[in-house]
Amino acid sequence: MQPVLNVEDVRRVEAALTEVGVSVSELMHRAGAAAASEVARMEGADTVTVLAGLGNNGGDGWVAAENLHGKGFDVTVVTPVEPDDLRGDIARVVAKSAQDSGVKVVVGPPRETLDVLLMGSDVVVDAMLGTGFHGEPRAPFDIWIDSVNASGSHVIAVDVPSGLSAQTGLASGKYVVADLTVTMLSLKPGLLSDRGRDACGAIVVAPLAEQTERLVREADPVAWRADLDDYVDLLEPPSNAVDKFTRGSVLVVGGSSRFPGAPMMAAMAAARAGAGYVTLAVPAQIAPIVQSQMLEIPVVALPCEADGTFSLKAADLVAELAEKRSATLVGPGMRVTSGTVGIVSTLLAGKRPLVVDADALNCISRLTSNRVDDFPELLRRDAPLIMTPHRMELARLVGLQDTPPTSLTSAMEAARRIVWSDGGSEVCVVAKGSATACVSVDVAILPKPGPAALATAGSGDVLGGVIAALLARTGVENEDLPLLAAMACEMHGYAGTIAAERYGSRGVMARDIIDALGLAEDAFEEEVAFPDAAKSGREGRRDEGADGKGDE
Ligand SMILES: NC(=O)C1=CN([C@@H]2O[C@H](COP(=O)(O)OP(=O)(O)OC[C@H]3O[C@@H](n4cnc5c(N)ncnc54)[C@H](OP(=O)(O)O)[C@@H]3O)[C@@H](O)[C@H]2O)[C@@H](O)CC1
Ligand SMILES: Nc1ncnc2c1ncn2[C@@H]1O[C@H](COP(=O)(O)OP(=O)(O)O)[C@@H](O)[C@H]1O
Ligand SMILES: [K+]
Repeated sequence: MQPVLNVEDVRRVEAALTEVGVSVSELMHRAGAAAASEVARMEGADTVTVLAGLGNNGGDGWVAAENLHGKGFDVTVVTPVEPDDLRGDIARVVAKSAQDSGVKVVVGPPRETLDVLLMGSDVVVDAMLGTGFHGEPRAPFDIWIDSVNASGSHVIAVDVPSGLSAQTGLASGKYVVADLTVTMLSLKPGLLSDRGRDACGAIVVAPLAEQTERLVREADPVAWRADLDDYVDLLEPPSNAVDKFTRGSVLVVGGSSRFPGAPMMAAMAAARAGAGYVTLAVPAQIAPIVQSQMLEIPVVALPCEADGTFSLKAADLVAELAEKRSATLVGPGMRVTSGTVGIVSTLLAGKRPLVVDADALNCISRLTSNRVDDFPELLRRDAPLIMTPHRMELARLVGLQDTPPTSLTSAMEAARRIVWSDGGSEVCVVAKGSATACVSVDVAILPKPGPAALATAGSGDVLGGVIAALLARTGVENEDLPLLAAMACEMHGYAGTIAAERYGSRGVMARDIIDALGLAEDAFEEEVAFPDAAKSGREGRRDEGADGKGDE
């Protein structure tokens, strides 16, 4: 797994490095060299333009320029001011050194000149704005960013694509869309989430010093990015000595006359994800229509109200069914009523592994008046509990419904409030979004996100079914729940990729993700078992770049 550090913690590591004798100037030289070596690796590249900003990110760019000039590249640096006029001492020194070495320097060019220069460059190095960036890019960088993105040249971003917040992954104005980002010391959350996924391209981490790995670990990473080989221990060895029950039994509880489809999708997803026996419990009013759609999955009709939602009488029956299953998923399509709130609290009090999704999460919000973190007794149980909120459901759980999390880091903070209030390793919150975090008291794991094709109604129901199936199939320790959930997210993502190949990136519906799950799991397991084969020869489904373009 690769550590992900908040930007303020990266600065602490930088300070710690200076304390062990690696100066900021030395770090800048190594950062520039790291960026230069990525340029030099590009086959056929000859003409390079470096866009340098006014701070240390610009400093890295000047170092890279001098380094590449020394290697024989045709290098031009574009800068808003003369090297002599740079305010930062270290950046000024490296800029003057680059200029003295013979690097061409263009100061504050008009847009047309810049456009011609960038279009004629094999590689553009973006060293305008780094981790010191805040707000919206001001002139001239706003215009330079446009010019970079219009150039069609190969773009390598230094540390972070300019205009992107390395912390939040948000961009309030223009931002560079890079092919590759060389980031210093460690991954940062914004590179892996939200706009970061569009902006970074592949990501290379440059450690810059041998002490970095230790110092980064000591800086308490905010999350860990999972690599394929992290999942090896979770895979079960294939065996023929199984029957449908030993392959895991899943109960799905959900549905209402308004939403009969959601629990059906969750149940089918659980079956496609390898659970041997899936049972679906729905309100009696919709049971006949649901059963007519389900050939393999028995449907249990439970007491319901006239409006087609579960009645309170269903709670004990659900608890009885759940006792006999390896895992239960509750929530898809079931609405928030006194009946469904009763079912959720009865299941929470039970002793079997439980996945709480969709309206069952909203039931918990109702039960706790949007303060689940003030009612940890509700979650206090020994058996695994995996909650799968998207950002709005997460916000409702912790009283942020008026200001829901807008970034991966704020979603992780909200998820942490929940798991820390309980304090036990048996609770895991899967904070879903375009980037997802699987958070427990021990760790936050970031699975590699799937394609945007997953952003389709019902996709979350499918994920709930996959998580329930994996929970039912594999008897993991509580400490491994975040990794198990992350693996489910990755399989969901693989299925999204396969479905997008079949139906087009905009054509995928949740049912297509379900149908692709079995093949997705096989492909995923093969790539975990034989990562080298997946990388060479065959196209791996899990490209390692942030945007799926290359190696991290
Ligand atoms: N961590 C490490 O170990 C290492 C870090 N290193 C490198 O240092 C970088 C961080 O450097 P940094 O702190 O100097 O900040 P940086 O990103 O250059 O930006 C500051 C400049 O941008 C300006 N500016 C800000 N917002 C703006 C806006 N909206 N629009 C326009 N301008 C704006 C700001 O102006 P001000 O706000 O002060 O007016 C100031 O002039 C880091 O990303 C990495 O590349 C390596 O060298 C060594 C190892
Ligand atoms: N842009 C995206 N890229 C990758 N995955 C996404 C994206 N948007 C959503 N997802 C994933 O799709 C699923 C959507 O879940 P959810 O919002 O609960 O959908 P629904 O309620 O319609 O079932 C989550 O697993 C989420 O991580
Ligand atoms: K940059």
